[in-house]
Amino acid sequence: MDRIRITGGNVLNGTLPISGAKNAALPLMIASLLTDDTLTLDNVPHLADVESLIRILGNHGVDYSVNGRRENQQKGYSRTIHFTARSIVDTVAPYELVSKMRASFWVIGPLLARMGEARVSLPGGCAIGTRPVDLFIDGLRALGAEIEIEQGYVHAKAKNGLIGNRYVFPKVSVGATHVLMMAAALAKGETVLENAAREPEIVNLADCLNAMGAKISGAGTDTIRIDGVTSLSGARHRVIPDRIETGTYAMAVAMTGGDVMLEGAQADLLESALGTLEQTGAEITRANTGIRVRRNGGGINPVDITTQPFPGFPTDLQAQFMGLMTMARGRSHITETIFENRFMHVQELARLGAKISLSGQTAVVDGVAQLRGAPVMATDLRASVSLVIAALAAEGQTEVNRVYHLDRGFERLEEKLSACGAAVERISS
Ligand SMILES: CC(=O)N[C@H]1[C@@H](OP(=O)(O)OP(=O)(O)OC[C@H]2O[C@@H](n3ccc(=O)[nH]c3=O)[C@H](O)[C@@H]2O)O[C@H](CO)[C@@H](O)[C@@H]1O
Ligand SMILES: C=C(OP(=O)(O)O)C(=O)O
Repeated sequence: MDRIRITGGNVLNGTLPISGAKNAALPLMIASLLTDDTLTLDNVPHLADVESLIRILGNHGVDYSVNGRRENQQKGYSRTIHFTARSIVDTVAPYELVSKMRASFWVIGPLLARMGEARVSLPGGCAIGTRPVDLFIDGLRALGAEIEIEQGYVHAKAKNGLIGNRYVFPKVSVGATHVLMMAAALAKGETVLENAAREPEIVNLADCLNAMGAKISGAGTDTIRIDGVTSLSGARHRVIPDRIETGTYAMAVAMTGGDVMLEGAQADLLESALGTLEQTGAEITRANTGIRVRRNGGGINPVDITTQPFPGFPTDLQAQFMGLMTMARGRSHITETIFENRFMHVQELARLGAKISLSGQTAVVDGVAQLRGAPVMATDLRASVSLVIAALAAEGQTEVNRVYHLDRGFERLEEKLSACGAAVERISS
């Protein structure tokens, strides 16, 4: 199992390219199931989750090629991938494949809409809470699907097709909004989704579906209207830059000090996090080509945050922000409202000398003057990178174990950080 070894203390300087967003690429890839034509996606990040989804889609009959060729080039870099689901050969998504990744459950929407049936294993993903699928089931039922759960599988049927309807989400869900938008795109008549997720990844998917011939308006607001069409065509579409990767490296620079241009980053995708970083004392410059982050001297101010759906502070940056706060000049409060068990990084950060106590859904962080390197364990994707941020500023050496979590969502992390002056290496074993 690979490990990442970091020797802390170096400031970060230079240019760091931001990859395509994992959480945008995955639903876009799944949208390829909606058409027998080719969907070409540009800027697809080279990540373990993308590779897993390629295998899952292949099981349903989706053929793919990378830059017109089978994949064997430019390992580790964002790519253009062509996906073609000429015919769906299997409407079952098995446990062995779906249990690894939450987003793979989302194939249920397109399979049901196109084939009138889907049998999809209950999903896996980061162990950050119970993560039920009740909203998907209620929403698809509202579109006329018959759904049963048997032996760990959700079995959905709509033999005569889905029918548009109004559905009000009782709680904001990114995944359920993606799925209902895809399903409703091929339903008969109009669907109105209220209290829908407003995340940029929803807008990216809606734009792609519209390029494929769907009639969707309102994505990015809490009310999305979808006029169903009988079929969708192929299209070419670009994955947006990864706002979580952007925020992560911005926090790394705020932690170590230095001056880094996050090339290709888009500020409007993470204004809430950037505003918070400015309050900590980091200087943020929004440019057309990216975001410049600087902290030259001066300590880190403690800032309280509460995670919220977009446009609020993202839960996917909570762990990284906690990493930064471990060395703030005072006390901060970090409240997690999206997932009930997303504090697994607390005990690992403590190994580096962080002082954090938990009170319900709030972590109270008392900044320390210096962290010290230690062996730590990655527990989930974002938790693992919070350890990297802390280790970059810790005195001495830190080894982060179980980096397969990191590889799910961060493209060439050690290469990108090393190019900016960090002492980071991967130890393969
Ligand atoms: C692949 C991907 O894009 N993952 C992101 C997506 O996850 P994901 O789409 O799984 O997250 P959701 O927005 O659905 O979850 C939000 C909350 O709703 C709950 N819920 C969700 C569905 C449901 O049927 N019932 C229910 O109760 C969840 O348990 C959670 O408490 O959005 C999360 C919230 O921004 C991010 O942290 C994840 O990185
Ligand atoms: C929680 C995440 O991923 P997933 O939803 O796939 O578990 C994430 O991207 O931070």
